[in-house]
Amino acid sequence: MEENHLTWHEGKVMKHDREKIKKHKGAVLWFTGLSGSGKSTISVELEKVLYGLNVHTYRLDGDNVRHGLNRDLGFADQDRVENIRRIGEVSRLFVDAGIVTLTAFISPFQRDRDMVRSLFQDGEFIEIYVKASLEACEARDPKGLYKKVRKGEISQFTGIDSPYEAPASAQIVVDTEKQTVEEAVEMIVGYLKVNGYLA
Ligand SMILES: Nc1ncnc2c1ncn2[C@@H]1O[C@H](COP(=O)(O)OS(=O)(=O)O)[C@@H](OP(=O)(O)O)[C@H]1O
Ligand SMILES: Nc1ncnc2c1ncn2[C@@H]1O[C@H](COP(=O)(O)OP(=O)(O)O)[C@@H](O)[C@H]1O
Repeated sequence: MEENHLTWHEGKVMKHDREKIKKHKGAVLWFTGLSGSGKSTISVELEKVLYGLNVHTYRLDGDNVRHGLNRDLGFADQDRVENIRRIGEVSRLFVDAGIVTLTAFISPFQRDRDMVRSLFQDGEFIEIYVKASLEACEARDPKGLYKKVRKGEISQFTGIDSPYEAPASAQIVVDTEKQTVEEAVEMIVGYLKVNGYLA
């Protein structure tokens, strides 16, 4: 491979300095689950609660990523791999800024989620599996996408004709067929408190 002639320029203000100002650690809360499982709904409500606790957050989801940075990507496996790679790198920058970053992407492949985890220091990557059966997601169909899939208008749809690999060892599992949004949020906030993420 050709040498790239790049030099890392070390700053004088470090992540722990930024965290000191914010009075909490940076981390990524990585939501994964089928379309309609509840990733967006829970992350939006969680962010509101964290804001109330004076936590500096930022949420990455389809609206600000697939419409902008990743507008060139579709839903073929390789596009999903690249989607998650870029989101992982962006999340790393946000966490380096000391921000509690919430990501809400299907992120269907275990290997890609593991790769993203490897970008972070121990404890900075918190994987949250938003669990709901395909049947439940299809019954909810909040955007009418499953209906379109069944009519043959969308292909390569996760859970139908594109795979979803459920996490083997997520830090948190919320079951949205059994837990309400409020219960899921409470569970995640509880995890953050018990594990020292919040001041
Ligand atoms: N083919 C196909 N498969 C899955 N999802 C589809 C597809 N086409 C469009 N959509 C809409 O795009 C959202 C998923 O984008 P992601 O970036 O989260 O997907 S991935 O992580 O790259 O797999 C997903 O959003 P959520 O419903 O919030 O999960 C859908 O609204
Ligand atoms: N316990 C629950 N947790 C999260 N969402 C739920 C729950 N019960 C029902 N829903 C509904 O399911 C849908 C989930 O959609 P959304 O949050 O967009 O999912 P995703 O981001 O995973 O595609 C919403 O219409 C939401 O109101």
